[in-house]
Amino acid sequence: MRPVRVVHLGLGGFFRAHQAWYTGFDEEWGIAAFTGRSAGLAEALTRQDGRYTLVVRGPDSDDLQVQESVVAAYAGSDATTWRSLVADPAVSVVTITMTEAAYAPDGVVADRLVAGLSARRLAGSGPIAIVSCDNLPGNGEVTARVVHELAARLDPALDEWISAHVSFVTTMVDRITPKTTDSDVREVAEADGWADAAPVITEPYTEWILSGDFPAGRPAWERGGARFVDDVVPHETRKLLLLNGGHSLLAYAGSARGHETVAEAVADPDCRAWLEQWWDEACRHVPLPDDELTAYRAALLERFANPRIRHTLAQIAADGSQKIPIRVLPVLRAERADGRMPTGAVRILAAWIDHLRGFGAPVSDAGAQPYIERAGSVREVLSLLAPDLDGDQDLIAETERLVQESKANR
Ligand SMILES: NC(=O)c1ccc[n+]([C@@H]2O[C@H](COP(=O)([O-])OP(=O)(O)OC[C@H]3O[C@@H](n4cnc5c(N)ncnc54)[C@H](O)[C@@H]3O)[C@@H](O)[C@H]2O)c1
Ligand SMILES: O=P(O)(O)OC[C@@H](O)[C@@H](O)[C@H](O)[C@H](O)CO
Repeated sequence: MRPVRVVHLGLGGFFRAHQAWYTGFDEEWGIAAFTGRSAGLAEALTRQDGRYTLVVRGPDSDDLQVQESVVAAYAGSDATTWRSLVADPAVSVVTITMTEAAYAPDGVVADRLVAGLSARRLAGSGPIAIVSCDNLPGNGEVTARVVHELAARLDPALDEWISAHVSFVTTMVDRITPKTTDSDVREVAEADGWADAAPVITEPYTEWILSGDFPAGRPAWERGGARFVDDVVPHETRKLLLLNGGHSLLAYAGSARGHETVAEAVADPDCRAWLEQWWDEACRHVPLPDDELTAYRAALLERFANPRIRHTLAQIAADGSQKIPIRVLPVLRAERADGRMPTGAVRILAAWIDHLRGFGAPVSDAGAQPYIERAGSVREVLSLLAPDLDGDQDLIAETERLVQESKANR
């Protein structure tokens, strides 16, 4: 069996389609993975020795690949095992996929990492790399900030030890991975011939771009195509604005038109035109050559249109209060500063406000309540979301116009 040398926090679908898949190419490295809290998935994986089927689903066919890099799985509530594994000198890397919301100051990411790193320091186990794989700009820097803030408050000596021993790696991650459904489980069991309780469906496309140090070594992720660069920012900006921003547009505007999945929404000529309009605006703010952006847009359209990937708009719509500031506001601000009215970006904001008012996908967002209370007034939403923009009368008028347009289109 592979030795445990990576610990993962956030044992969900994406981790199993992405980081675990890349680690699968290096047999010297095994992963111990922790769920957020509950035990169900950890128990299911433990019953099958960590093995699961990754269904790589193209537009015409499936490629079933049994994955073996996860050698142990635990409930996130198992704090004792978490601390002892992060403290283990054989462990050199911690990867994370806990969603954007988990990086709040004092949130679950800071809490778990500080507990684990404190145990590592006491054990004298030496340096380690922390690799955030969540859709956050500068995810390494954000992780470092929340960890240092908490550690400094709890124990300044621990904070110093973290500065000297812990590397925070920044990454751009990309592979569309919808939530596994019960019918996926049944279908995979039939195709596989064994009762896999934890399969994952993903697309063929995958990307992982990383920047940072691995002071105690790392798996040979480049064998799966991972790229190590000096600066992730251009790549992360491309992905967050074009893919994730495009997703958010379809999630709110597409679901309000009755669509359930990304493929259905992108087949709707209006939604498709809105997507292109958003991409035209967003591309002005991605520091990459035009031909690279054109190729990425073409590939994205094919990926979004894959009818065999059932990626629900409701899944993407979740946690909008965390996602809109990252995926849409940078373009909105930059365009307004340049004196333009970016109707594509404003449409995402308007569609999100419509969603907060109860149209389209249901609201599933722990941070939504203050926005729901203000959703009747565009200005009040803006004063909470982006106070620097709440005096922009033209922006408010354009947002109101698009909210009305959306009402007329329903
Ligand atoms: N699914 C994708 O296509 C995809 C692609 C790129 C990046 N990502 C990143 O990965 C993250 C996870 O995606 P996923 O599809 O694996 O989701 P998922 O729901 O399958 O898994 C997320 C894991 O994090 C845990 N978690 C989430 N919020 C938590 C909280 N506040 N407290 C405790 N535990 C919490 C969950 O319990 C689960 O173990 C996304 O939010 C995103 O940042 C996902
Ligand atoms: O995973 P989230 O909730 O951050 O965002 C939903 C989707 O936009 C996202 O999961 C994409 O599918 C993914 O980022 C593709 O790589």
